Amino acid sequence: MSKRYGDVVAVDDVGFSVAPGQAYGLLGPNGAGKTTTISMLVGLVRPDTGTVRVGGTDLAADPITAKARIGYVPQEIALYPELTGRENLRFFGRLYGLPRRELTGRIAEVLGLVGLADRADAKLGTYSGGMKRRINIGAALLHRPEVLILDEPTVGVDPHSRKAILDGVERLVADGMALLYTSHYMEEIERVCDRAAIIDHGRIIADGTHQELISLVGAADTVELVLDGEVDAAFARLRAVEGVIEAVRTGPSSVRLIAEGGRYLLPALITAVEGGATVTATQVVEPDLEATFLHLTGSSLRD
Ligand SMILES: Nc1ncnc2c1ncn2[C@@H]1O[C@H](COP(=O)(O)OP(=O)(O)OP(=O)(O)O)[C@@H](O)[C@H]1O
Repeated sequence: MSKRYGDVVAVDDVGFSVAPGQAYGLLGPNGAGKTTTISMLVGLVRPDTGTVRVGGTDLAADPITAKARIGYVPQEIALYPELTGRENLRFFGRLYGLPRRELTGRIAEVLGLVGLADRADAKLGTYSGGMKRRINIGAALLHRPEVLILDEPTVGVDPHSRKAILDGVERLVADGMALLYTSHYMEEIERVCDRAAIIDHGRIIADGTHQELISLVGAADTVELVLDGEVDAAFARLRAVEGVIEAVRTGPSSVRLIAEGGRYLLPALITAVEGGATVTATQVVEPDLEATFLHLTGSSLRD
């Protein structure tokens, strides 16, 4: 789908699908088009081209059915400071039209899920920013959505709440939720998401699993080995291992290798050394998603 604002192409032919029990990440710097993409997915912005399908239902053709399947947590929702956490959730539940009797049980369930059962009856004004964010997430879950969309859910959140959010999200996905997750934090995407798209200037410039994305850097790792035994002969055998691009001696018993996918090559390297020498220490310096991002976009995610 695409969306243009005047001369600005906010979203340029972005497409992906997320299956039940899967988590998909969107990574991109400010202004990349993440919020516009999400706004189209939840029916707040109409795409110029393209369609959104939620569980087989076309959002434009049947918005009520499609939207009922989505739980959306924007960065900010107005909550009522004079009401307790439980009362805030009750308010949102009524807004969604959930029956009163069903709501009491649902509220208890989501409070457990976001780890706030013990603070549910304190006024929201006494909550930390992270606890408020957890109430927002709870509110989006009350109507049992099949798809959960989280926009930067841990920004400005304390470590305790961050852990509660990530744990809760992982449990939801394990129970079959389809999750769309945006974050600046690579380690969260790595932990939570099965696949991710890197989006820049409104376009998906790469997508895939964590390993697929990282391999785009060129996948050359630096591997350092400390050897014991017949080091010269072992060194010669190491140079010949497929995938090794460069090999240098860095000391009487240490070598440094540049290798394609070096972290996956370790078993082969250790085997190559065998018969005369042993490996006594290894260190792999590997690229991460941050490096991939930098490589592809020339910009940092944390600006
Ligand atoms: N309503 C609008 N009118 C005009 N231009 C817009 C509008 N909404 C977004 N844009 C432009 O579209 C581009 C993408 O914006 P968008 O907010 O989707 O990016 P983002 O990746 O969500 O960034 P952020 O993380 O800062 O929210 C930007 O250049 C932005 O200025």
